[in-house]
Amino acid sequence: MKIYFATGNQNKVNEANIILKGLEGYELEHLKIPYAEIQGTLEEVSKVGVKEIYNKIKKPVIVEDSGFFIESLNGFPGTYSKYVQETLGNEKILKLLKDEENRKAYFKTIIGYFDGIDLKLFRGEIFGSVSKEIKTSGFGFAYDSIFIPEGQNKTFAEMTTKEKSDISHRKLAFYKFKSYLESKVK
Ligand SMILES: O=c1nc[nH]c2c1ncn2[C@H]1C[C@H](O)[C@@H](COP(=O)(O)OP(=O)(O)OP(=O)(O)O)O1
Ligand SMILES: [Mg+2]
Repeated sequence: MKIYFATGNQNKVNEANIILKGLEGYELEHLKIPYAEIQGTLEEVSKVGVKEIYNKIKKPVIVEDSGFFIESLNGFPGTYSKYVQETLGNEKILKLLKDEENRKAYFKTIIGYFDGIDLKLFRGEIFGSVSKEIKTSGFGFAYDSIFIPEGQNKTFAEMTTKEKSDISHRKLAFYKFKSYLESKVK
């Protein structure tokens, strides 16, 4: 059965395909149509967004809303992560944290699924810290070059997409989604 993934972000699709590898009975198809991202929590954006897309295509669909939350900045950029990445960027985020001891941060992902009957949300989070400088080996995207997952000594952007997808917030959320789909097939 085909499930449509409505996103404008190819990186998310690439990572989702790695995480869902081996899932039987379902195929994820990238749908490049935008949806209104209301001002609200990741959960609210996903709930409203997935219903909007379902009403357009009347087929099983997922959306994914993610955010990067920095503890010493009271959770900023959080639900504004996209806008802040595009307007400030990682250099300026590091400037905001220049003399800050508390480097704690986390990524959070919410996947919203709707098939006309079941509306489900799947959450993934990964905790870690903001690096003191931009560190990349050319992998990843957006905040990856300034985020070091707990227990690691590399940023997400220094890890291959496969290494990142073994531990990321997206891995946790899609893994829960995969378990839900497998339970439906039985
Ligand atoms: O794994 C990640 N590693 C680093 N940064 C990330 C990640 N996941 C999301 N992000 C960034 C991208 C965007 O700047 C913001 C989320 O915005 P978000 O609306 O979820 O993504 P998007 O607008 O790029 O795609 P979509 O069309 O699915 O809404 O945080
Ligand atoms: Mg977005």
